[in-house]
This record gives sequence, C-alpha cells and structure tokens, in this order.
Amino acid sequence: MEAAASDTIVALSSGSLPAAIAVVRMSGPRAPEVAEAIAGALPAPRTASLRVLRDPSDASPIDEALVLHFPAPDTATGEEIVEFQCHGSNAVVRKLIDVMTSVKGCRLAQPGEFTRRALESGRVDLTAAEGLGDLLAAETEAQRRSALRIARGGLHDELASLLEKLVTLSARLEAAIDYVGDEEETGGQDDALRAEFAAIRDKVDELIAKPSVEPLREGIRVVVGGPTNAGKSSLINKLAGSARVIVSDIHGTTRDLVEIPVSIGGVPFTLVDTAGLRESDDTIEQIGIELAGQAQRDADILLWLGDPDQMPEHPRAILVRSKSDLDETSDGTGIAVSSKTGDGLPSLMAKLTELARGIVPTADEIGLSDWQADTLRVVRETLDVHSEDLAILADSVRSARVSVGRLLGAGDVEDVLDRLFGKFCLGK
Ligand SMILES: Nc1nc2c(c(=O)[nH]1)N(C=O)[C@@H](CNc1ccc(C(=O)N[C@@H](CCC(=O)O)C(=O)O)cc1)CN2
Ligand SMILES: Nc1nc2c(ncn2[C@@H]2O[C@H](COP(=O)(O)OP(=O)(O)OP(=O)(O)O)[C@@H](O)[C@H]2O)c(=O)[nH]1
Ligand SMILES: [K+]
Repeated sequence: MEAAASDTIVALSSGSLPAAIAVVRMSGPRAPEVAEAIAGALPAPRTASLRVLRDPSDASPIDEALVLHFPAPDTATGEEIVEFQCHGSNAVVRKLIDVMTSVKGCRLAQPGEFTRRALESGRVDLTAAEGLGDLLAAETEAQRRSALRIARGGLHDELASLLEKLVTLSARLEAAIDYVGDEEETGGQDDALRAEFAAIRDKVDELIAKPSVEPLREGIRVVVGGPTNAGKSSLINKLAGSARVIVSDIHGTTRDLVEIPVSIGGVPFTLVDTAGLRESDDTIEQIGIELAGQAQRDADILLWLGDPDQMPEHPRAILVRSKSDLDETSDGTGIAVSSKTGDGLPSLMAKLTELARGIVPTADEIGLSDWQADTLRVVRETLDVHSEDLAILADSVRSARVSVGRLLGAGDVEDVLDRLFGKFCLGK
C-alpha cells in the first residue's frame, strides 16, 4: 500500500525489547476509533487509565495496559494521538501492533514520521526538528544541553526574527519603489531603508559567526601522535577509562587509525590512536604512518607525545611528556603525564576541555549545523549588494527571504527532510 500522509501511523516509541514497559504510539485520524475497538471506551483526554486490550476480531485479551488519548490539534503531531503503555515483551508489542496495522488506513510509521507530521502541522519548525534529532542521539551533557536548547526553539527564534525583518523591509521597499513623490520628502525615508538593509546584513554576519554543532555531533577529534612506544595507546586507554586499544612494549604496535569516543567533562571527544612515527621497511606500517600524518593535520586537537622539536605545526597542539613516572630529565615544557600512575591526567583533561570551548558551542551558545551555516552564507552573498537603487535592494531581500524560509522548513526542503528523518529512530 502506498504510504499516505492521511494514514494513521503506529510505532513502538520506547526502546529495544524486552523492557519493563513499552510505549506504542498511534497518530492520525483513525487513532481514537482503532483504540476504542481495542481498549473499549477511551479515558478522559490526557488521563492515563488501565484497560484490557483485546483483539477486536475475536475479543481475546492482548495485555492489560495504560491508555492515554491526546485529542487533536493540541498534540505533539497536531493529530489525534493514542498511547498504550503496555508490558514490554516482544510478543505483546508485536500482537498489539499487528492488530492496529490490520485496520485499513492504519500502518507502521516510517523513521521520524511522527516528527515529520509535527513539522507539517507547524508544531515544530525545521531547526527544532533537527535539534530533536540531536537530542535523541545525545550521549553527553554538552550534546544534550545544546540539542535541547535548539529543540526548544532557540535557533528558530533568532531566524524567525531575521525573517520578520526581511519581510518588513521587503514591504517597505516595494512601497517606496511604487511611491512617486517629492525627492526631498522621500530621500530621508530611502536612506532609512538602506540603513535597515545594512543592519540585516550585519545580523546575518552575526549568525554565521556562531559555532558549529558538527564537532559536537561527531566528538572533537583528538589525534594522538608521536614516535613508536611513546605511550600513545596507553594514554588513550587511560582517558577512556578501560583497555580499548592494544598496548605493548613492541615498537610499531598500532598501525591503523583507531577511534575511541569518550566524554570528558560532559564534552564528547573522539580519541584517535595512530601508528608511531619511525623509519620502517614494512609497507603496512608505512601506510599507517602516512594515515597518521593525515589524521594529525585534520585533527581538531593534536596531542603530541614526542620531541617538542618534532611536533607538527597545528593550531591546537598539546605537548605531552609521557611516562612522567620514568622521566628523570624533565625540562618542564608541556604537560607531564603518566598513564601508569595517573599523574598529570587531570591537567591534561582540563587543557582538553579548555580547548573544546573554542570548538563546540558553550552551555549558553547556540550552534549551527553545516547546512544551516552554508545556507546562511548563501543569504549573506545574496545581501552582498552595495547599491543605492531600491529596486536592486528589493530583489536581494526577496531572495534572502526564500533562503531563510528554507532554514525554518518553508518551501522546497524535501531533500533536507529526507536526510534528517533518515537518521531518526522508529517511533519518533
Ligand atoms: N509518553 C510520551 N512521552 C513523551 C512524548 C510523547 O509523545 N509521549 N514526547 C514526544 O515527543 C516528548 C514530549 N513532547 C510532547 C510535545 C507536545 C505535546 C503536546 O501534547 N502538546 C500540546 C499540548 C501541551 C499541553 O498543554 O500540555 C501543544 O503543544 O499544544 C506532548 C508531548 C517526550 N515525552
Ligand atoms: N612506566 C610507564 N610505562 C608506560 C607508560 N605509558 C606507556 N608505557 C609503556 O610503554 C610501552 C609502549 O606503550 P604504548 O602505549 O603501546 O605506546 P604507543 O605509543 O602506542 O606505541 P606504538 O603503537 O608502537 O606507536 C608499553 O610497554 C607501556 O606499558 C607510562 O606512563 N609509564
Ligand atoms: K607499542
């Protein structure tokens, strides 16, 4: 059957089974009648009530569950919603969903389809939906804080205010262009419009300067480099809190890039172990050393465990004197760290969190995803006209409006939605 927007959709909205309790959600026009056929009379709106759920085809019981009815339009999707909080076994959930989806016009939801409907009904905008996607994927405090702020409309509000300014200016420009009047009388008015145009351009510059959420999504890339046997793998294991990569006294143990996600101070980092640098005849090791060099250049932060004179140039490099428990000839440069005793680890972690502040949004900053930043750059280019001619300014404002509208989910954004909702969990 072709998936239609008017279908009633069903999904398991809670996590993997078995679980103590599972939430099965149904959204769409047929939700109340289907729920009534299964659970009998619906409870009062937004009130949980215990019901025996039955298969309407033979009245056999499926489970005993809590039922909630959220009447349209004031719901998460803007549609009729019924939720079942049932026992979280595979058999119960499968039977319940089978019974629901056997009804005509009722089918399994696609990933992200509840949120897509929330977007289509105007309950959330595109920035909030994107924030929600990040919130569902959040593993660390910094990810959760940033995503929640955006999911709750933090970025929407700033973009909506920009759009409103563009719409107002657009109307004023059109009026001024149409007005045929006294030059002197309109001159001051026209200058005010030109000033407003410049102010909006500045506002876009301000928005573009916001930090990126991308390193927050992927984890800040900390590449650990240095000669063989410097203690790179040992340090990564220590930072990760468990033995994740192979440590040995054999030189050239690590050959591939190994990525280990960790949370330090609530901030997500991806630690990257690399092949130790040395002269080698081994082809595989040579490839590993090449990859190491590339990874170091691409790193957000470079941890260098080696001779300070050999340290590659990098805007955010931390010099680490490893194996400080053995170090008799300490010359005081860099951070002395021992993976054996743990000495110096707190200083190193503090340094990492300090550098992170310049890479990911801080607790009270709102960040931009790559496509949002790219779209704002398009807006900025559109507004990059320096003409006295109001008609030219009006053209540029009109195009800018379209792009800012797209950021909020207006116009042709199917490609953006497919990319976004493709990553969503089923049932959201
Ligand atoms: N059981 C359950 N828990 C959940 C959700 C859910 O759908 N079901 N959510 C799913 O995302 C989140 C909560 N989000 C929600 C967003 C809006 C509305 C809602 O009904 N909004 C109406 C009425 C608000 C009111 O007055 O209470 C509205 O905005 O008009 C409900 C949940 C997290 N927890
Ligand atoms: N005493 C002491 N030994 C350490 C410390 N860190 C690492 N080692 C030892 O040094 C040796 C090499 O450690 P690795 O962590 O494998 O070094 P690596 O830099 O990853 O080595 P490659 O994979 O060869 O590049 C192992 O025998 C570790 O036990 C330390 O802080 N103190
Ligand atoms: K080694």
